[in-house]
Amino acid sequence: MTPGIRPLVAGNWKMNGVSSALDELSRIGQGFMHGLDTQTDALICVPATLLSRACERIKDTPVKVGGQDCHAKESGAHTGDVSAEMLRDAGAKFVIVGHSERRTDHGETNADVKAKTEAAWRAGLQAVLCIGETHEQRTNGEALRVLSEQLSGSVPSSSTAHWLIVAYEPVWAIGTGLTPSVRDVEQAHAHIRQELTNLIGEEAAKVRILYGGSVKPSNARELLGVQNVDGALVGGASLKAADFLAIAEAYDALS
Ligand SMILES: O=C[C@H](O)COP(=O)(O)O
Repeated sequence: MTPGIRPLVAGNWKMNGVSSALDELSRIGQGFMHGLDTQTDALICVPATLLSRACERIKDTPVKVGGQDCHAKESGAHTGDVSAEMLRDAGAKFVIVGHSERRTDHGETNADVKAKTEAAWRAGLQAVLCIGETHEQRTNGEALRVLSEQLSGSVPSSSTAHWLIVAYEPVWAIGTGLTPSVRDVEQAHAHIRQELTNLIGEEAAKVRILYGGSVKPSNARELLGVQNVDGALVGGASLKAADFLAIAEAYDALS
């Protein structure tokens, strides 16, 4: 955590969830309404098909709803794509950009991610910009260099702490049950903070830097207690209200 920064615990449902999943979302909303001490902000990024109904379900709770990707353009002949404006129209307040699954499955480059980040802001959405090294890059000692490259290629120079959130997600930790050591997380997050400072100056001190990759109730306290870790981006464990709330509780306990 970083003194003065309000943490964010964000869920990414990925390509999971039909109407019945909204009951789980309601439980998350209720948990933040009644159970938790809520020293943290909460966000769930649902599939685009659920956005409107998700917003309706948790409109009276502190939990925000976001999208998982957006097209860089506002509208046009891009079959199957969704613009940031469409996400906002459906009720989103945030959008994930540059997730490694987008980079791998759709060949998204750092330049694409930068354009999507700017598209998010154009629509009034806060961007959760994901970066992270592969297992091979870490093994070859290239992790920090890769993070620098991703940041310099994708973070707009006009970024502010309100509009930009960075998520460090080692690709090899996503959905695998593997996590980096506390020391490696600390080193990566300190490096990201420094690189952000080089790119956007003093504003970097206030940018939230989330950790993502196999965050569970059992490891949340250890991972989220690391310096410069200002929250989590949670995949699998965000699909179960009890697990997501337990992760948020772990952060509350640290605050
Ligand atoms: O966006 C979320 C991440 O990819 C982490 O997913 P995971 O918690 O299932 O490892």
